[in-house]
Amino acid sequence: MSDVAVRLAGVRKSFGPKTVLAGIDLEVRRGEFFALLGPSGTGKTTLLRLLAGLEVPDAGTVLAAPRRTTVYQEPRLVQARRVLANVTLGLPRSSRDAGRRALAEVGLAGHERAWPATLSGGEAQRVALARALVRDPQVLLLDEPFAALDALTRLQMQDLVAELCARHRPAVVLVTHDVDEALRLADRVAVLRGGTFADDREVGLPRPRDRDDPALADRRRALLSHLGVEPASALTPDPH
Ligand SMILES: Nc1ncnc2c1ncn2[C@@H]1O[C@H](COP(=O)(O)OP(=O)(O)OP(=O)(O)O)[C@@H](O)[C@H]1O
Repeated sequence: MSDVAVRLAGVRKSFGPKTVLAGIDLEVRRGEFFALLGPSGTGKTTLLRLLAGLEVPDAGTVLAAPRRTTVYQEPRLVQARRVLANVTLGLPRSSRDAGRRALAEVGLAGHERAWPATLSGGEAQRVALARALVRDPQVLLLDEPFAALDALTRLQMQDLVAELCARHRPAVVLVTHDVDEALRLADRVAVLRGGTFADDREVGLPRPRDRDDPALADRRRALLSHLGVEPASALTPDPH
């Protein structure tokens, strides 16, 4: 698959009479950060589940590098296991050092023996990230991983994920409802609507990205319009 870590070609998926994905083509390369936006119920999670191998397409092909892992909106920790055991869950005992390193990378050195119930929401999500990291994924699937966090923690986690992805360079597919999050993190942003990509393009702006960059504001407006939001009336102050 050369540099391509994820490839969908002509992928169709229906549930009963409802066509959710109506012919999706997508390639994500190693080291590329791809963000997927779309109104609720348009099939974003279905697309991630296809990539994770949890769904099969009705038609078309799904190819993804074998080492892939998903981080969900909720951390999904095993409450009866300590933090380090959660990170290395299902891995051999010899992975414990790698687990400690992954915890240090997410800023949780010293929390190895803590119980999940004692962690804040942000810390628990860091453990989920460490659990993904220790598996050295070629493909990292992020299903609204920050949606349940408070606004400040969300920004901190976005920075952490940007840093981790720049260092480890997996192919990333991020599903989010947050246009600013997509524009902050991704190399490329697509909008899924009506079963196909209504928009799919490179962000093309240097990092770190300045929220006040007019080019970013243009991209935000275009994406909101693809999402069916009229930014002119809803989000910008009246100039008069
Ligand atoms: N296993 C299933 N059986 C039947 N219908 C399903 C199944 N999985 C998903 N759907 C339907 O497919 C559509 C797309 O769901 P999906 O969860 O992929 O959307 P989404 O874009 O991720 O939504 P949200 O943004 O609200 O999370 C929805 O109408 C959903 O009800």
